[in-house]
Amino acid sequence: MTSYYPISVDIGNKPVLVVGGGPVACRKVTTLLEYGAQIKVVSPEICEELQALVDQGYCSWAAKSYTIEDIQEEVLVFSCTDMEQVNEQVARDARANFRPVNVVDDPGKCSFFVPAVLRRGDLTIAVSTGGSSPLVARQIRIDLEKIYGPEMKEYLELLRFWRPKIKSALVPAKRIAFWAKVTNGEVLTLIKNGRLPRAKEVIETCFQSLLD
Ligand SMILES: C[C@@]1(CC(=O)O)c2cc3[nH]c(cc4nc(cc5[nH]c(cc(n2)[C@H]1CCC(=O)O)[C@@](C)(CC(=O)O)[C@@H]5CCC(=O)O)C(CC(=O)O)=C4CCC(=O)O)c(CCC(=O)O)c3CC(=O)O
Ligand SMILES: NC(=O)C1=CN([C@@H]2O[C@H](COP(=O)(O)OP(=O)(O)OC[C@H]3O[C@@H](n4cnc5c(N)ncnc54)[C@H](O)[C@@H]3O)[C@@H](O)[C@H]2O)C=CC1
Repeated sequence: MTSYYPISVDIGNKPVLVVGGGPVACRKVTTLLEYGAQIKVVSPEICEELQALVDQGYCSWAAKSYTIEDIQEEVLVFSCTDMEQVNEQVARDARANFRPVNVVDDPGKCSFFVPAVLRRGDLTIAVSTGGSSPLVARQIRIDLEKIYGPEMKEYLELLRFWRPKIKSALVPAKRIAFWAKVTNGEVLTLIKNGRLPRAKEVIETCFQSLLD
């Protein structure tokens, strides 16, 4: 069994091809749009939700059956049709063109999978079962949503703000002490309870106590 290497890829303003226009294609397109991809959908017909995205100019649509010429400079290719032969053809063409390809009806034909994703500001948690059970990936994502709530966004924004400051103001041993203190749960709990100003105070006090 192949194991897949997880990475985070920048697809902002990059061309992505989606073959097929049903609900599954639409789910992939919706996620891809969140990351700023330039999407071309190729499909004789598309569902209402995708039509709305096309009408609003979020992606383009070529109303035709897939042919090899549809693969141009795309950084990712998704084959989302209900036709096994078409999906197989897209997979073969994409691989021949060295394009990473995702085939929705057959994990064995994918060179990459789409994980179930939880985002909280700068935090991204991606869950993959390597094709064994997308439903379990989804359930784990839902479980994680309960553990990592919206407070993670403000929490990470705060830590991001302090990072360069700590790097330049404290020696390594004190940096470790600083990060241990501000990530020990107290600051996060304060933010969770709507007490952001107090959380900021705790961090400031910790910083002051470590200055020479
Ligand atoms: C291999 C993979 C390829 C790929 O698409 O990348 C793939 C393949 C297949 N999915 C199928 C079915 C379903 N997929 C979902 C949902 C998701 N599927 C996603 C990913 C992946 N699906 C990749 C593996 C990821 C991994 O294993 O970790 C998620 C995580 C991401 C996303 O698509 O955005 C998203 C959840 C997002 C979220 O909620 O967070 C649901 C549930 C639902 O729709 O509610 C069902 C119905 C229930 C069921 O059947 O389990 C079928 C059978 C089709 C049939 O029987 O006709 C195949 C084909 C096969 O397995 O043969
Ligand atoms: N990977 C995943 O997450 C999941 C995958 N699936 C699989 O995904 C497949 C697609 O699911 P749905 O979107 O519900 O199917 P659907 O039947 O609603 O849509 C299929 C789309 O493919 C298009 N199409 C057909 N022939 C084409 C061609 N030659 N060129 C370009 N486009 C073509 C159709 O016009 C239609 O828009 C299903 O067959 C199922 O096996 C189902 C659920 C989840």
